[in-house]
Amino acid sequence: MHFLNIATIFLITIFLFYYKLIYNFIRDRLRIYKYMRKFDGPYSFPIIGTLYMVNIFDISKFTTQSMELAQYYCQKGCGTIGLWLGPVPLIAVINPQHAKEILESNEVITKAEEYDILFPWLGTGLLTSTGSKWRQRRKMLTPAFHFKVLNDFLSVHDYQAKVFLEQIKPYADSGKEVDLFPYIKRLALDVICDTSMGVTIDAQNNHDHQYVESVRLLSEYAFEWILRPWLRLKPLWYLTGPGHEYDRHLKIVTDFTKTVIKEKWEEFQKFHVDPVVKTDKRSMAFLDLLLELRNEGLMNEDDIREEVDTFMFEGHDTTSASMGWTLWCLAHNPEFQEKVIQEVDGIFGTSDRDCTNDDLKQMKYLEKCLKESLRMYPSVPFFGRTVEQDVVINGDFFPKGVRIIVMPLLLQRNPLIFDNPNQYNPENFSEDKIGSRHAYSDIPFSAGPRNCIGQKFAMMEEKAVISWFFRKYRVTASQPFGMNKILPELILKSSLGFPLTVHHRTDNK
Ligand code: HEM
Repeated sequence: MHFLNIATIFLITIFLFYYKLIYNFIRDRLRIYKYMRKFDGPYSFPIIGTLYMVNIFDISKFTTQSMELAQYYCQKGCGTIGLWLGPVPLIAVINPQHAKEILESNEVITKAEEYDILFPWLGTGLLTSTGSKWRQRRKMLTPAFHFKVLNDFLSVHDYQAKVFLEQIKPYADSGKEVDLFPYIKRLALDVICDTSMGVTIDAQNNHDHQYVESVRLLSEYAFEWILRPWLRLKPLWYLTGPGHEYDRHLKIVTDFTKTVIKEKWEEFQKFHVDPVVKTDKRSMAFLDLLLELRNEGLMNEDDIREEVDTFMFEGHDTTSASMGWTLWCLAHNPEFQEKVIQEVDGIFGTSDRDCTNDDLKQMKYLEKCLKESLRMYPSVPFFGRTVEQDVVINGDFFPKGVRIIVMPLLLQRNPLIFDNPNQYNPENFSEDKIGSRHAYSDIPFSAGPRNCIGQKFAMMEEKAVISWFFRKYRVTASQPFGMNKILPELILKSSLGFPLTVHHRTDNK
């Protein structure tokens, strides 16, 4: 009895303290609920919403169930699905025209609150910022991806690709199966450090590099936070979730980038002698550009840190997933692999010369293969926006407070657009196929004002690395294609990694 009295007093106190907040929350949810009912979607229960449709404790099952659900609504011809992640209202976009209207809209450029978990890590860098800060940053950073800068990076892609070939040579000699994913990740990390930061960390020869593992875990924990809404309450995040581990790995990652920046800033101050001559920003690598902006008083130390962390993360995790999936798909489709090899031989013959930009342009078939694996396995499986003010897009009314989630993973497997969407077929990217479908049918790099700033960089890196790979090796897989399940964390992962057998090529001597 005594206990009940205390509990009642406690609850009443909480209510009195937070009644305004609770009142506003319920009022806003009821309003959103009214409009959400107009969208197609499964029945939603109070509190749990539509979570009963999926298993949020098993990511693999969650993915299969979400994909089946999406295919069901695609087949019905729906463009969007209204969902409730517990109390969180989501509108999933699954058709190209809706994606186009949303991504091209200048009214919904603010990222969804699901990105909040990234703030301690990426701050409000280019990926997570909004409004005038985002516009200003995008303008300032765009020169770092000018073709003049990208062309200079080709020698780095070449060099790191050759280190990668050396790393996997022992497996090619032994014929043993190896999970190529950690090798590809270290390669991609070395590439982004060398190109954008101008720093060599040699992760490929230093397998215990803690940064790679910590980024992997941060991305995994962040996805857990997104998927399980109760973890958004701090006490539950720390008591029942991976809160402490998240903080520990966050420190490892940010300490690493802080050290890189400090060293480069010291170097910059030592050698930067001519402030009178205006440097051409279109020929500066990323970190050099940031340091120049700091020197001009346009950025401070924290601004640089958040951009460096953003680019280090976006710049290596995305490309490594994409290259891994491409090798996995080609290992299971030897006829497509042979076509890539023929193309590569046609360009390089038996020579070991480095790649040129012209070579990259000639890799048309490889490009189709890369695009097809990004269609089936988009490195960024979903991205979201928050509706900050009521808005009408494509005739649909989106009330303030809902999250719009664009899902390349589901949209790019729409059976009304792609025949056999779950089958790997590079011919989906032949000119006539591309010409015959909506331009937003495949959007792995997003589109519109907030599209991926690193798209060209990524394609250059992937073409250089994969073409080097097939100059020397072939690849086969012993485990069935479908056994490697999709794990849609922040960046799309594979349940098995990429276990492949690498064979020396003997036909190109
Ligand atoms: C296969 C490789 C890649 C894929 C599939 C990819 C995909 C994407 C997607 C879908 C977005 C939009 C995300 C959103 O709206 O939340 C994005 C944004 C971004 N990407 Fe990439 N990306 C790749 C490689 C890269 C690389 C190599 C870099 C840097 C060197 C990079 C840097 C960024 C940045 C900074 C943004 C934020 C842009 C903005 O909001 O203005 N990405 N990327």
